[in-house]
Amino acid sequence: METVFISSSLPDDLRARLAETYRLVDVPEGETSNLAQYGEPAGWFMDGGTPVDAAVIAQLPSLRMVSNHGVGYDSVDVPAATSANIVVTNTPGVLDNAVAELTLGLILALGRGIVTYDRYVRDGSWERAWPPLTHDVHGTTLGVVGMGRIGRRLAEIVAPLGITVLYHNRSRNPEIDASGVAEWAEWEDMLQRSDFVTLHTPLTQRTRGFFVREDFALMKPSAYLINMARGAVVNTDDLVAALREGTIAGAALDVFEEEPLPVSSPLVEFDNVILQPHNGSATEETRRAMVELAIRNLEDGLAGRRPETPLNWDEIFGG
Ligand SMILES: O=C(O)C(=O)[C@@H](O)[C@H](O)[C@H](O)CO
Repeated sequence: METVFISSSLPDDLRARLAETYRLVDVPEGETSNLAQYGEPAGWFMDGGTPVDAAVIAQLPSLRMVSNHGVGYDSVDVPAATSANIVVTNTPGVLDNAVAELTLGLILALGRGIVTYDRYVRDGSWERAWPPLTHDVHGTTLGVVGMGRIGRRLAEIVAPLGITVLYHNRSRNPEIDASGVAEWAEWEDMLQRSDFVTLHTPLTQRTRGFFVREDFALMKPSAYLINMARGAVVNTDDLVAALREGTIAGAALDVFEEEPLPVSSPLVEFDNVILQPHNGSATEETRRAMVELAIRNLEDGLAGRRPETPLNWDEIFGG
């Protein structure tokens, strides 16, 4: 029976199914040293909390398959895995709805002050005065940074609200242009025209810390930033400065450079910031669908079949 390392949450029934075929070994999330103590794995079922870099790969010569439970795979060094003929997969598509719907929820919460006014009622402020008016969200402009599957689903679900969607990627997305769900805009133009700017770009060497002070300065002072991607795509010090200086109206953050976010973080002090605990895909239904896809990928990859959502199969086995 081949060994499979487990470093991500796995519902009992699906674990039992996997255990019929593989010897499952739990490896603590984030463990990167002395991995041989856990055995010689053929596969690894993991998520973003587990770094799989060249040093980790070098410890595991038997490893053939890394199945990432998540669409973002910034914790895996895919080129290093490819050089070691290790197949890597992720779980795109099955979480698009969940992430898009939370993003919409945050747009409405920011625009209509839902969290702020919940506090306003609870702290007795309403007993003293009616709150200031907010602004309509319908008729506003949303700028999507990283228009992929999630960005597209978001554009589709905000359209009935009469929200204009602009997008900016490294290159235009002809499918999106043809669909009309969103309009391409140059970087500066998108930041200057948007009432809400939402980040859905993967974390790569190019996008790490790419949203900086100059970008906040291009945004409207009445605009909001939403980060559903990875905390590290934004320069957090510049974000804190933009919030302190009133360069932007507020933010909604689902991801952070350090997770869980320490309550000592300066981000916690802002009333005009909504904080979420990396909840984008955190629903029973969506996480189940993600696990099921990750397991199918693992089983296919270990059986030498092309998985459903591979990241480097063609590089290893030829297209
Ligand atoms: O899919 C992603 O990229 C996510 O960020 C989340 O859906 C995952 O739950 C998270 O990666 C698990 O660590």
